[in-house]
Amino acid sequence: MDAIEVEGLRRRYEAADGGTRRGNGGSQGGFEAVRDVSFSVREGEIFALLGTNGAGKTSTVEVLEGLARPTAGTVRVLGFDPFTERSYVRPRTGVMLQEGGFPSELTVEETATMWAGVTSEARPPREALEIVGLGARTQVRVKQLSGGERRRLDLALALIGRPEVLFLDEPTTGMDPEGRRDTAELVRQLRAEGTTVLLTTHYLEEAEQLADRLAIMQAGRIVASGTPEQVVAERPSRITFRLPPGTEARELPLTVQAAVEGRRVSVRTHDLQPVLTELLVWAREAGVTLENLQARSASLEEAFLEIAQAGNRRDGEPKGSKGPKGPRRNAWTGAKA
Ligand SMILES: Nc1ncnc2c1ncn2[C@@H]1O[C@H](COP(=O)(O)OP(=O)(O)OP(=O)(O)O)[C@@H](O)[C@H]1O
Repeated sequence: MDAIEVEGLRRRYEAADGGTRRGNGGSQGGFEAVRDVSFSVREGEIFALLGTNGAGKTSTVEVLEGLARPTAGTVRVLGFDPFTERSYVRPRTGVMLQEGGFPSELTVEETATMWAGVTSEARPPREALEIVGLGARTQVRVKQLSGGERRRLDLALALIGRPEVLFLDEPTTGMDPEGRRDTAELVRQLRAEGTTVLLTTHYLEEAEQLADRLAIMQAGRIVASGTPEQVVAERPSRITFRLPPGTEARELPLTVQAAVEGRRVSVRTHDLQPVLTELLVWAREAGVTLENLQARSASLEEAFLEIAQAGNRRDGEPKGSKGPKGPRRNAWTGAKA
């Protein structure tokens, strides 16, 4: 069964919300941040929503969390409408927001205890803190935590209600490599226990390693989706080497479509093995060595950058350009702070 179903989702910020951009997303004024997005997440799956800044990830996830009503389309979490049937959905989901907004004078343990107090069937606060590696920091005030430790606390609070569906909005931002690795391990462990995880992240390597499936958003739309392998497979592989001394680029085999910059040759191809073979046979017959030879499939990062750049060329917008935006949400109320 699908734990999350999104069908034809649209979300428009009206001019009154601060969305004053015209001519981008319709003629009625306001700004359409999510434009006909559809995807589903199976029970027990880790699904990553990727995209450049302002692509519409948070605007989508907020609807799934029941914090905002869709302008059009339907959304179901565990079979319910998260906005109109919030009371059925909320106790079974965990939400880790981009900024917790917790009272910074409280200690870590007091914060977790307070959160457990408003959560049904909560884990013991200490257990949640141990899970995220804050067991030794329980008496520290929230304001004294590092950025990465705060993210761990946010995660502990999201886990306190033993959620069936967990929303993680950029969970590892600000964490050191160890924190990122621990979080990835924890997310895998949660999946093994049957938890469904929807995650947004800017760390593409993390998404590549963690996600069962993913979708890349660009200007409010999904522009690529599938398993990480499927998304990457659509992109060309790359062969690079240095042009051997005494040879010219025009001497390279004709089937090898190469870009040459100085002596550095770069070949992009969807047929890595035959093109590489041809190149190696040519080098052997010419009696030359291809220095610094590297051949590799595209990474998710390369696929992502290519998709983002193509989108920017289409939109005529620089990378990361954003519309007007309200402040981040407050975890206590779920409202824009
Ligand atoms: N309250 C708001 N009023 C008007 N526009 C908004 C509002 N909130 C977000 N937007 C705009 O909607 C678009 C999508 O924003 P959103 O936060 O969903 O993107 P994102 O993909 O989560 O970005 P990031 O990676 O930076 O978190 C952006 O252009 C943003 O400026």
